Amino acid sequence: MKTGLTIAGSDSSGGAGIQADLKTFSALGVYGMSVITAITAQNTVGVQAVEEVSGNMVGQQIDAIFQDIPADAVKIGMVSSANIIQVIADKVKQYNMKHVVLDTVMISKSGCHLLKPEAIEALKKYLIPSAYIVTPNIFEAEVLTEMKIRTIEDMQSAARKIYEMGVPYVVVKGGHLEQQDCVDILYDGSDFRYYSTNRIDTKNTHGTGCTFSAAIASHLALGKSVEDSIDAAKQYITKAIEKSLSLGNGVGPTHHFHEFY
Ligand SMILES: Nc1ncnc2c1ncn2[C@@H]1O[C@H](COP(=O)(O)OP(=O)(O)O)[C@@H](O)[C@H]1O
Ligand SMILES: Cc1ncc(COP(=O)(O)OP(=O)(O)O)c(N)n1
Repeated sequence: MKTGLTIAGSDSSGGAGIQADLKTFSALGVYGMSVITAITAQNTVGVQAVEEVSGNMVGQQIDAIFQDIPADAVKIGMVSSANIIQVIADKVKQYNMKHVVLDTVMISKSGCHLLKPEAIEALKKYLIPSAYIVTPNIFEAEVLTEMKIRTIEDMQSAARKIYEMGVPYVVVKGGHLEQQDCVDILYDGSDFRYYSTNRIDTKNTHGTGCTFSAAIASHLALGKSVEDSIDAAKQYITKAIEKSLSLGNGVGPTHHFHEFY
């Protein structure tokens, strides 16, 4: 069986973070493993509290996995601090981790900082260059590149700048671009590919970025190419949003169907 590892934060409401990633791995037929970087007290309305796990404990979780079970793909989500970033970047090198998909989580939809602002430089310097694919949303791409993004052309410029940070593949997600279609773009250093769907009219989009990046990692683990993995992940997230759940009083979660594989 193919294996996937998520290195991310816990979302107590189960819609984002580690929980979304493991549900995605499972739905796509990949054996899921986890390294927890932080615990959030969170629901569909917001994030009430965050407690970080120590860098040492993050490192020990990674050691426990890689000294026993190899991972066919690794998804990295909420990393919280510069210290944790440094530990993860060192471990990616030490274990020569393959198919590392970095979702550059910064702020939750409800506005909570899941990455300390002072850790952004460490993310750019250490973690982005150690990833295989990075998947920033519009806001994150703006922060990483210090530019405003309003059009597909802006997304392309941002992708070029992020590529220059030393990562082979950049996916800029267009879920937050103000236009009818949801267009994500892939840049590999020479060409662009476009992944487009109609925008689904729903408020229930909690965990979309987590689910999408975990689905990319799952398909890489299963042996697909980068282009096909993103295509399959786009189909997965689109169905998961179409069937999203009106749970709770705020932004409800995506739905994970085992019928996908
Ligand atoms: N309302 C929507 N309808 C269809 N696809 C969407 C919608 N919102 C987001 N997506 C897709 O979900 C994925 C996650 O994107 P996005 O929401 O931008 O990320 P994040 O959760 O990190 O902010 C992307 O493939 C994006 O195009
Ligand atoms: C623990 C944790 N990690 C990541 C997120 C962000 O999830 P994302 O899919 O980017 O979007 P929202 O959950 O903010 O809708 C999170 N909330 N919690």
